[in-house]
Amino acid sequence: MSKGKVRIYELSRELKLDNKDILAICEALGVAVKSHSSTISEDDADRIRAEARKAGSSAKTKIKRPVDRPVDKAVAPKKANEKTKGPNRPVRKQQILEIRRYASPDSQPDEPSSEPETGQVAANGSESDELLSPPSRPSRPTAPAPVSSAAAPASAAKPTSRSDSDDLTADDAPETPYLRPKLVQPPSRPAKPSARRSDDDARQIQLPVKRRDREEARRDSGRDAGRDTSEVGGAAKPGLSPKPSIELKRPVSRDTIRPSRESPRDTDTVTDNDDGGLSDSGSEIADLRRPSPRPPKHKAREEEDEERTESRPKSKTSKARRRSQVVIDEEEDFTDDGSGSSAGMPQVSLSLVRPPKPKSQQTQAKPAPTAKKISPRGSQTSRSQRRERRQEEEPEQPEMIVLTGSITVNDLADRMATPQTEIIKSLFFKGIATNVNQTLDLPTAKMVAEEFGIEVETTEEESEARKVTEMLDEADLENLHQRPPVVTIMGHVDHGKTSLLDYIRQAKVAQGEAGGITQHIGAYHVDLEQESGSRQIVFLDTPGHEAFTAMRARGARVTDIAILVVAADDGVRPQTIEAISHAKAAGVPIVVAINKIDKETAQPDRVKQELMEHNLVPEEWGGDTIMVPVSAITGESVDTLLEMLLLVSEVEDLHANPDRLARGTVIEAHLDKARGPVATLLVQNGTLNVGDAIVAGAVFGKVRAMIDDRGDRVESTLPSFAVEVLGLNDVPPAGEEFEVYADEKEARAAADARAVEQRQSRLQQAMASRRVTLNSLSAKAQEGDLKELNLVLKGDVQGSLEAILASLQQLPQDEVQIRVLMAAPGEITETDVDLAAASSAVIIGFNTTLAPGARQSADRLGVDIRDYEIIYKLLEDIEGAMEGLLDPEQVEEPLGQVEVRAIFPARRGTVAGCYVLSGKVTRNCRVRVERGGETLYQGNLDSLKRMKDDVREVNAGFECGIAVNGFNDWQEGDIIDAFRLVTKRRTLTPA
Ligand SMILES: Nc1nc2c(ncn2[C@@H]2O[C@H](COP(=O)(O)OP(=O)(O)OP(=O)(O)O)[C@@H](O)[C@H]2O)c(=O)[nH]1
Repeated sequence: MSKGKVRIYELSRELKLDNKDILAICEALGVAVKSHSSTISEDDADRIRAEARKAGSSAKTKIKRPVDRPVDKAVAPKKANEKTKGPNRPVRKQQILEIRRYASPDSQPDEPSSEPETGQVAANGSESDELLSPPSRPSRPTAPAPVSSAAAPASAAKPTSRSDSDDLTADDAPETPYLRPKLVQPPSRPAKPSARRSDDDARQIQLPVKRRDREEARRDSGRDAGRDTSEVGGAAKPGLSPKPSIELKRPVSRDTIRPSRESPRDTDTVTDNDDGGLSDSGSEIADLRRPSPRPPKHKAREEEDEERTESRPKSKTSKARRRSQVVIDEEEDFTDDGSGSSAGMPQVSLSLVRPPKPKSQQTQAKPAPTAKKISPRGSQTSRSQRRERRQEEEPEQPEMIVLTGSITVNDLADRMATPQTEIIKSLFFKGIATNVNQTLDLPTAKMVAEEFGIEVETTEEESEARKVTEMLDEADLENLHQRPPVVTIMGHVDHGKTSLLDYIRQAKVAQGEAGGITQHIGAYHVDLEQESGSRQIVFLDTPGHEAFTAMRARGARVTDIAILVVAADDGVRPQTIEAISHAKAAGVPIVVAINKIDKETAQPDRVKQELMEHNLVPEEWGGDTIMVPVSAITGESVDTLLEMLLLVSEVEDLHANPDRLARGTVIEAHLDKARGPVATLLVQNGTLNVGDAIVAGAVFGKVRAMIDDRGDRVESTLPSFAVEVLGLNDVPPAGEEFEVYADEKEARAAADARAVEQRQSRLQQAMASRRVTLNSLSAKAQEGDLKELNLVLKGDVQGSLEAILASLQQLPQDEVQIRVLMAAPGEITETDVDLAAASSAVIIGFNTTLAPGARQSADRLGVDIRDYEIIYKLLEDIEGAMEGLLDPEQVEEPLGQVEVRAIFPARRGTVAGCYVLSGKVTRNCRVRVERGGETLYQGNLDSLKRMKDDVREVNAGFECGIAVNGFNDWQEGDIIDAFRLVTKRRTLTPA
């Protein structure tokens, strides 16, 4: 029952009244109800309660009258007299009508005699249904009357109910054949569901009465009179007592069933009598319900029922009966109500005729066995229940989730509150076959979530330059030692970064570089002698060219102080600003070196002013940024700069614990032909020793040898120092953190686990991107305007490759797509050539060499291998190659202008007599005819004549005759633009 709603039968139980009483009160109070199973509001219930209390037990009796009276009238004149005192006459009429309708051959003679009106109905015979229904309607208005007529004595009702019951019991056995058709009362059953119409209600109320009337009539005829009387005697009082439905109905039915096992029908009727005395309506139905195997409270009944069933002959009929009982059992309203039903046969028909039960009731129907028996309905119900339950259980999909990194399909499904299968399906359609335990990298997970309409917030989008963890554990705090600052030099290209470091190191690094550009990170340390002793500063030489943005960012990740080199003669440039952003993002202090002050054009103050626009205010101007004007060539003020660096490092309070296993960052790594993988590692905490088991990402290694920045072999490396490490089993990616493990096995396992994870992630990513690319490309390919340039990229070091890849991404790829099939450090091998040959790729080598046999293989397979030492050249060539793939475009090239001065009719159309104003006009050139600024025609010039001769071209200042197929509408003054179409090679960036 829904909240705030009360069923009539619940109320009747509560008030220990009969359903009919409550229905009568409802009518009296004008509460619209249809049956005992109808629901009413709590307010109406209160009103009814109040009314019931007010009326008291006597009122209850009176309330019963409207229903009882007709029965009395019909069957026993004595009772009818009593009822005539009450105001409920119209009800009697209905009841009589019904009696007629259901009259058995036995009862027919009685019924007509009981009420004159019935005569008409009886005459109609089979139409009794239609005839019965209408009269039942008018009965309603009269129903309230009994409530108000409190004067009716309780005793009047009591005998009535008793006699009803008696009749039922008495005539049961002999009358069965006739009762069957009667009890199949369609109108009475539809009345049960609360959704039925009001006339159905009327029938429902009347049905038991009719029956009673009939039974009474039979009893009057003398059948089983003694038994009736005895049973009624027991049931009559409780029937009028205020607790029929709860206390008496069920227990009594059980008791009454037992003694009458031999005669099931009798049993039923006895039960009816008991109930009937209480609620004279529907005692038969009440009986049907009792055997219900479902509700636990009815267990005892079930047992009895089983017994009873066993006692009956096991026939098809009994089976059917049982089946029908099961169905009926579902309808709790009937059961609880205790309103009529009788022996087995009628039950069958009742169940068949019964209208579909309201959902709310269906869901109350319980135990599995019953559900099985009534499979169609039961399965539907359970299915819908399951669906509802599932819906309730399914958590709502979030609008937004936060992802911090790789995540398994399972976890993602949980976060998204989405079935795993849905996610797997979605990935499958993208060409990624996964299972629930597979790990998705962040971009893939994000893509999936977004496809399901869930926003994704990632915490990974922080600047790459953000300073990595301090690399210090709590345990280190007790053993901290000061460490040298790690300084990154940043700045715009050619502002003198390398020169400055070179001066500091007293070595000429810049001169040895190809193209004069620093192409990969170097890490160097310098010793500074101070009064307090020797101090060190470690420099990371990061290049300033924009192609190396990623590398510079990585430099800032491990740096403690940033030196911003700004050329005094050039000022703040784009990469200067970019460097400031990186340093600020990393949260490292900036020391500005205003370089090239030895130059005449140097304007250090202008540089300071420009820097102020970027919130770097010099100390001398009241700010907190140290700015030192220096010259990398003359060395002027370089010492001051170094002092400032030490000063800042002291303020920064840089410490590490050298007495622990090392950890730090891979600055650079490459594959050396002779030495194998070589990695430049910056130790950020602990001490790195030869023989250490090291793990960098998925790369495992045992430190075989260490070479410091001066080319010396060292046995151990302290915090803040960088060394080249040999002994790794692969080239670790630059920027990867490394860690030394105490146990080699453990280190290997950690590396292996990461390798598996990375491989999966990479595969998925590759498949996803390829799929996406193919998808997006296919459309363009169909249009014929898509080209691909496949590349195999080999470089000296990882950093160079990243720089090249970043630069390639900058190239416009709307029409020509660059696909880098492979980018790896190392020399170009035959395998690379095979890959390139298989995919029509070009091999790009950067600062690398060819392995033996690679050149021959490339020649044989027709693979193009390009070597580069300077990134500019590489990019230029790739751009050229991409442009070469572009379809050439046709461009108009103007020839001259011609004016029409006369028109001559010709054999075919007209000829324009023209004068060439400028340039020239040629045969078969393209022409555009213009008049008043409007283009009238565009096409080919078909005939060009001078005098009467065909000519190839006519120059400015001469007259000519022009004919154009398809245009004859010449007018004097028309201008003809002569031009030709030329094919031009296109560039990637439109001019
Ligand atoms: N006059 C003068 N020239 C300098 C000074 N510093 C550098 N240069 C010159 O400027 C040019 C570029 O110097 P680099 O040190 O290669 O500049 P960079 O910033 O390292 O350049 P990239 O490595 O390409 O980023 C070289 O020709 C240097 O000789 C200086 O203090 N004074």
